[in-house]
Amino acid sequence: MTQTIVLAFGGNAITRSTEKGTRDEQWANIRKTCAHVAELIKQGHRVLITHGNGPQVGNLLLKNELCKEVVPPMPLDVCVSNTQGSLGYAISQTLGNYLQSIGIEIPVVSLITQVVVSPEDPSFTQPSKFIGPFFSEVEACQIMETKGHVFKEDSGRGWRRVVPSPEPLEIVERNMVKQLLDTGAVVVAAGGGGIPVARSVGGLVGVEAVIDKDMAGQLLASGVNADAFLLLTEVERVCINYGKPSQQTLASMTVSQARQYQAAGHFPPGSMGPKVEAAIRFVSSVPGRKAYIVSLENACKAFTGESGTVITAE
Ligand SMILES: Nc1ncnc2c1ncn2[C@@H]1O[C@H](COP(=O)(O)OP(=O)(O)O)[C@@H](O)[C@H]1O
Ligand SMILES: NC(=O)OP(=O)(O)O
Repeated sequence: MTQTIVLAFGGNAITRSTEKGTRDEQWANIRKTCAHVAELIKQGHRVLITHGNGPQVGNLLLKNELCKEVVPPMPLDVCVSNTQGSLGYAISQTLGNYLQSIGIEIPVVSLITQVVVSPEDPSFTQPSKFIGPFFSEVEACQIMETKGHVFKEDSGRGWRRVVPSPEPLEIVERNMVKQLLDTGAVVVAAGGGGIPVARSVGGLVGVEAVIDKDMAGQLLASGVNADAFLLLTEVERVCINYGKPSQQTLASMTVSQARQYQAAGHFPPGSMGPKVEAAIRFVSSVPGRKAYIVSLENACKAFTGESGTVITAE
């Protein structure tokens, strides 16, 4: 049976924590996903892709800063749009070439997507979205003192800059996303969580933030009434006691189990927290829906239970 499947690629899955984030590294990581996406297309499913941009947008801000005396720096919403464009380009071309190489003539279209947020969102005073490279604690403290940026520890991987990550309220181009999917195209939308915008008397206006792509992906997935939502990241499965000697991987979670683990603090903000929350929201709203959190390499194995964590309403 044809299903509508939404895939969310993590920014950290496109630039791994051990990599510098060169063009070749990013494209090679995207290339690794093509066979899995193609498999879903071969099975006749409609595929909508979204992706993160945390490492990439943080690197772009660093670049901005390094040459600010010569080239005017751009605000964060513009940097998000830059990474939405460059990663959308990488996915469109890499996946398009792969599909063509196996005889599938389906266009892969990336859509510039704006996402409405509230300027009153509490995240503007409590930044939680990790962006850019990892630093040691000493380096992070130095940067915090000299530049006033906020840094936090990211899941045992090092210290990273954090920026506001408001709740996505509405996908401005949602009708276009549906129409493009209906043409049979593979659609890439709300990249980097979407470009954050607020409604004002004069119309939409950019907001300096980075929306979590898992939360925006949930809005997309619910908006197109998807059957399945796959959150693709670096780890193979969700864990409890992550990174501790008592760590345990989870092959499945019901919403009530996920809520209990959430309340016990197993899913930190800015990393696994939003993935689990997005999965819960997706499966809670319509019976029968399934969300999967799985590594990029094992995307298809999630459907057979060989890999990943499946989240269901009951
Ligand atoms: N309970 C947990 N189970 C699995 N991974 C976790 C958990 N808590 C934190 N993590 C970390 O969260 C990461 C996923 O978040 P992140 O890197 O922000 O995702 P993305 O791939 O979307 O960029 C994992 O790679 C892992 O390092
Ligand atoms: N925007 C966003 O959620 O990026 P990551 O997937 O890199 O965290």
